[in-house]
Amino acid sequence: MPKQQRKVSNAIQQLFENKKKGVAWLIDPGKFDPNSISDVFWENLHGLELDLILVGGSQDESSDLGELIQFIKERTSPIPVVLFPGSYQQVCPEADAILFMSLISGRNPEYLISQQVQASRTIQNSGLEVLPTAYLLVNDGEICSVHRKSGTLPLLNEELDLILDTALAGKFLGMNYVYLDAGSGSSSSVSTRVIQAVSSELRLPLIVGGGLNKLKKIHQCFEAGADLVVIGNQIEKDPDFLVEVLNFKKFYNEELHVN
Ligand SMILES: CC(C)=CCC/C(C)=C/CC/C(C)=C/CC/C(C)=C/COP(=O)(O)OP(=O)(O)O
Ligand SMILES: O=P(O)(O)OC[C@@H](O)CO
Ligand SMILES: [Mg+2]
Repeated sequence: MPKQQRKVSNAIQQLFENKKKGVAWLIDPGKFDPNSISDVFWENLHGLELDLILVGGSQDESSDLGELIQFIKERTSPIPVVLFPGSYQQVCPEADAILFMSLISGRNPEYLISQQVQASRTIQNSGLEVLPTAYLLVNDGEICSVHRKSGTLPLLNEELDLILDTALAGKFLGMNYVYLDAGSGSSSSVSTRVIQAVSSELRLPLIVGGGLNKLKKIHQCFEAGADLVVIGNQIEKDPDFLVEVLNFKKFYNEELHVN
């Protein structure tokens, strides 16, 4: 089926312009166990306004990524499925879109441009919607899988000017989205001070993730200016957490912030 070319960017833009908050469920192909999710869970998801499903992992490519995406789509359509690739080998035409990221918090050319070059032809041939994304690893100095894989250090929450300059450079290079990631399973999230500053200076849709395992942390991200939060690990541990987060988001969007 031909893809709707701007389906995902339009959905994110709508959130951003309407000051509504979004939630993305990150499914890690290396860890996802289809048997851990009941049929009832998939059915209930339809009434809960999940904004996006991200699929990706820092571990190496699983050969049946296409099958996994088909499996997810059969149960969640029309929720967009977006690739969050750890490498060019995770480009998969079954998805709707790809976060076309450059790891600009680091200085490893492999993740600044080389992976992107290796992915481009496949993406061009796939018809995937491309979401040019400035990807910054930001935490309190914790080691995470992206750090291990890319060999780059995270920026520290306290390095506010450097974070802002880096994100601005991404904007000036034409990237349309900023993703501040504390890293999968991180205990120190991106600080609210950083989220606030990036949100107010950049004025681009802002994605925040990494270690968001409590409603309180998600609330803080929303209040600070995140447009879309990404949750992976905590849903792997407890799928009902996604339901809680989506109910909370609905309440936040409808009750607390009536325009
Ligand atoms: C644009 C293309 C094709 C590739 C981009 C390649 C880049 C720049 C990647 C950024 C660096 C990187 C390795 C990101 C990984 C992102 C990711 C999918 C993280 C999720 O990590 P998990 O795999 O959940 O971590 P755990 O292993 O801790 O579960
Ligand atoms: O798995 P968690 O800790 O929720 O992090 C999600 C994502 O931001 C990691 O790249
Ligand atoms: Mg993971």
